Amino acid sequence: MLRVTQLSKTYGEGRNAFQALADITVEIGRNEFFTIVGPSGAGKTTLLRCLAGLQPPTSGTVEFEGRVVDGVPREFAVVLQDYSRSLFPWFTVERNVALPLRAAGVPAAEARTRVAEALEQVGLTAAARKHPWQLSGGMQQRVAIARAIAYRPAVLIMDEPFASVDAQTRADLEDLLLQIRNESDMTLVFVTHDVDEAVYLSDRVAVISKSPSRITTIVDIDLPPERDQLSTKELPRFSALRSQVFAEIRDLVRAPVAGAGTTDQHQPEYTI
Ligand SMILES: Nc1ncnc2c1ncn2[C@@H]1O[C@H](COP(=O)(O)OP(=O)(O)OP(=O)(O)O)[C@@H](O)[C@H]1O
Repeated sequence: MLRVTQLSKTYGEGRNAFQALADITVEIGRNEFFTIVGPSGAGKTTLLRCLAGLQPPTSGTVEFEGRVVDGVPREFAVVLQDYSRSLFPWFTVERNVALPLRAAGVPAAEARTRVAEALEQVGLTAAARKHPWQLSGGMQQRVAIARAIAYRPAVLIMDEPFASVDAQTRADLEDLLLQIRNESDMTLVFVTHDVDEAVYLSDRVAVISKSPSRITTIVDIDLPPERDQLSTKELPRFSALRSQVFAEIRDLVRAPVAGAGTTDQHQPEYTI
């Protein structure tokens, strides 16, 4: 469904040029839950933005169902890290969630139903008539998630969408994504810093290196398809996969930075 071919991204020019991504090639299938993990600053957001058509690659291509992506396809929804900037402060929560539906020409009655359902799914029914600035950061993030869910995209791209919600809400939202994925043929491309979350949610986890970023490993998550927050995480196979992904990232964080000529003692710690 999504094909990335020899994708590279360089920011700036000349002496200020910085190559963030190098030669990324990967295919992501329909209905797949594909997660990208890697050290801080590796280029995960850059890769997602290129995948989503939010910024052009310097070279290489992204294709969606055989068409080159050169802007955000209407079949995509994107939930960025900076969720608060994606909400319109002068519109109510329900209006914010309804906006893409109205733009896509969904009839008003159906749009109202979808908005109400999505707000219920993220636990925000009571906040429907509030404005984003009246909500906490975690609630605003859930509004952005509700908007994406209500849109029912073919491809949902999410950049650390649960970073500022509490643990129980995070678990509930993770399960909501799995449920939606199982009930539709939605494809999910997801970035997280949380290795447990990556293993729990995904069909495959891609580990990317930094400076410049390449896919170093893709781990097949061969857990039973029905996931459960308690029983899945108690499986010996879950622990083995978690350790494998964690070790891959730890090795990257400890490895010398390419081109630096010396081991960088001040690499950021990777936390789980
Ligand atoms: N607009 C930009 N101009 C110049 N450099 C940029 C720009 N955006 C990102 N970078 C650089 O590209 C590299 C990758 O950044 P990116 O945000 O994609 O990493 P990340 O893996 O998502 O980081 P984090 O895990 O901290 O969210 C970083 O070194 C960053 O400084």
